[in-house]
Amino acid sequence: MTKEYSLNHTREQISALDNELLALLAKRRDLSLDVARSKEVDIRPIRDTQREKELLTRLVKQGREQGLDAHYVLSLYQSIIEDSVLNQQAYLQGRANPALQKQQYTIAYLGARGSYSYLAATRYCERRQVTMQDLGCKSFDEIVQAVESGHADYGFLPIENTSSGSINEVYDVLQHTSLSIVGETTIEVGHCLLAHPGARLSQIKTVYAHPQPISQCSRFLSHHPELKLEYCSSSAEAMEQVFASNEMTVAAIGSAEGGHSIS
Ligand SMILES: C=C(O[C@@H]1C=C(C(=O)O)C=C[C@H]1O)C(=O)O
Repeated sequence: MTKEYSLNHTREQISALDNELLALLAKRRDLSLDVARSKEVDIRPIRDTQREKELLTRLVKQGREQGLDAHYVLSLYQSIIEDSVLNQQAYLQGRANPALQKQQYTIAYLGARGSYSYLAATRYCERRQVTMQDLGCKSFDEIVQAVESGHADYGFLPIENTSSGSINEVYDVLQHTSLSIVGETTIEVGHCLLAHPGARLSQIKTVYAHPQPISQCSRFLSHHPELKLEYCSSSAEAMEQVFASNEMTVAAIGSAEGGHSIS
């Protein structure tokens, strides 16, 4: 058996297992809708934290016996259960409001289409089968005011990130409002240096960015002291500055997805 054949053969086995895993996940999802139907009849809440606790304890123990790391099993099943709960919610909402298959909410967030807050809000709404009417704001204060005044149904605020920690400005804003946190989500932040097509890193002289991405990219920026930083109120604004300029010497820090949405 050649090395190449052996690798291909093993990969085929892995792919076959992945297909089985997906089919099992889809089956589990269907069963959770059966559970939702029975909860609808018995008038029971969707979330059953006791059942979740028992399930996770048993799975972590069984996983350990099979050599699987406890954190791995836990995070895997937390995602699976989240999906199951979201599906049940969407199903029951659809049943309660058959005419309104998709609810529509106005969501206030920092920046404009393409900002990280916009991407997070979009994904949050998609997962919950909610149609988002987006209301871009210039500051965290403006987001809170939009909700307090009734211009928006919900506000989306970044609380913390794993590389630069808590976003203190947001904690300050939260201290001066009676609004409550009703949901949360996490997104992976992958920064890119976005410039005009054909521009090379060696040509870039000015980088537009929000202070958060600047702090998150401090290591990269410390290797490029020649870059002049221009602070912006959001990543979306940074990208717009570059988009509006004809210069090949300007770049913005933002997400690849955001860059696509703006170009
Ligand atoms: C499926 C259920 O609904 C929810 C989802 C669970 C799951 O996906 O395992 C467990 C408990 C509930 O929070 C259930 O109650 O069994």
